[in-house]
Amino acid sequence: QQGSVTASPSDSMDDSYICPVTTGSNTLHLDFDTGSSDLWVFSTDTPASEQGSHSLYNGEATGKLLSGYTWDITYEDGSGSKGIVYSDKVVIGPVTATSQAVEAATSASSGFVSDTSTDGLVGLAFSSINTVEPQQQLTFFDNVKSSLASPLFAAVLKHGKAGTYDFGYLDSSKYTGSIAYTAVDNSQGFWGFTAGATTVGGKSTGSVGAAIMDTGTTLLYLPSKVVSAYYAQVKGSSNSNTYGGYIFPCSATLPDWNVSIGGTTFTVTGSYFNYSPVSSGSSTCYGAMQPNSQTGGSTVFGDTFIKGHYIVFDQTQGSNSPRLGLAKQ
Ligand SMILES: COc1ccc(CN)cc1O
Repeated sequence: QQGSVTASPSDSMDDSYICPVTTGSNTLHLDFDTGSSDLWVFSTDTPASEQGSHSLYNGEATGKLLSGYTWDITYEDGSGSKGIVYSDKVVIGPVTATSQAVEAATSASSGFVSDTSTDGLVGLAFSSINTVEPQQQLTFFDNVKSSLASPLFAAVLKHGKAGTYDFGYLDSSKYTGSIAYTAVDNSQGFWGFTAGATTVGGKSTGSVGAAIMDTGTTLLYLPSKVVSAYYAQVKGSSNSNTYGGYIFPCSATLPDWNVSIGGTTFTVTGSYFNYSPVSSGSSTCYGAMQPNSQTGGSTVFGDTFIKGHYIVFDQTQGSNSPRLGLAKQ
């Protein structure tokens, strides 16, 4: 099997990208997250006080309860959820997992409850970091990859408009040039890779090093040396204690940022680094590139980098030799 599902920005800031997923017989809008490995959903097992206006998975109606199984996840930003586990059919585009662990939330943090755009997450990192106990469960990709035409999926996310996630095939109409491949270190359960030299305005701004490719993180978090060298080229920028990161006048001209990965140079267009005004109507804007001190020291290539690129999460060389493919859209 193979196929594509639409990935739409959850809001005007491209905070996240959500896709329609059928869990049992209900269609929910889920955030595909290559930085985690639990497929969890708001459900009829979620307290009514926390269901908000979410679409709900009904495990009692269509699933098989995995008796005594539980899950509990906390994300880098401190948000989280926990609950119980069913096995059920999950359909993404034309791709079906017949017995997917569907993790029904019995509680979720306030950010998820109030984020009406997102009914849960589809974890697409490695199953080694799935949180289900007493028996760890497989991700959607791990469940379907042997049935896919090719064991890979591609993220084709766009700024301010719908893109896709494609499972099982490469679509040459969705990228330009050739795909540059780079080895993945999955020892921590992530799509880890090494990024190299960076430049801004033709000037070297240092090397990045170990990083993870994470569709479930909004911004681009880099070593402080690289970040300070970037904002040195942004008039009026500063690293604000008040706002907890780099800010600049919303009218500032933001330069493009270039990074070498797999022997090829990739560019994030400058305007993508304007995340949003620090508060509604403000003329001060918050940067979409921030130091990795905000992410516990981890360098994270989030949606700010991913959108505008064609990123392949690839196990065609075997599950013990995962790799990332990158191309320009
Ligand atoms: C919508 O909120 C979230 C989405 C994805 C993650 C995982 N990176 C954490 C969140 O708090």
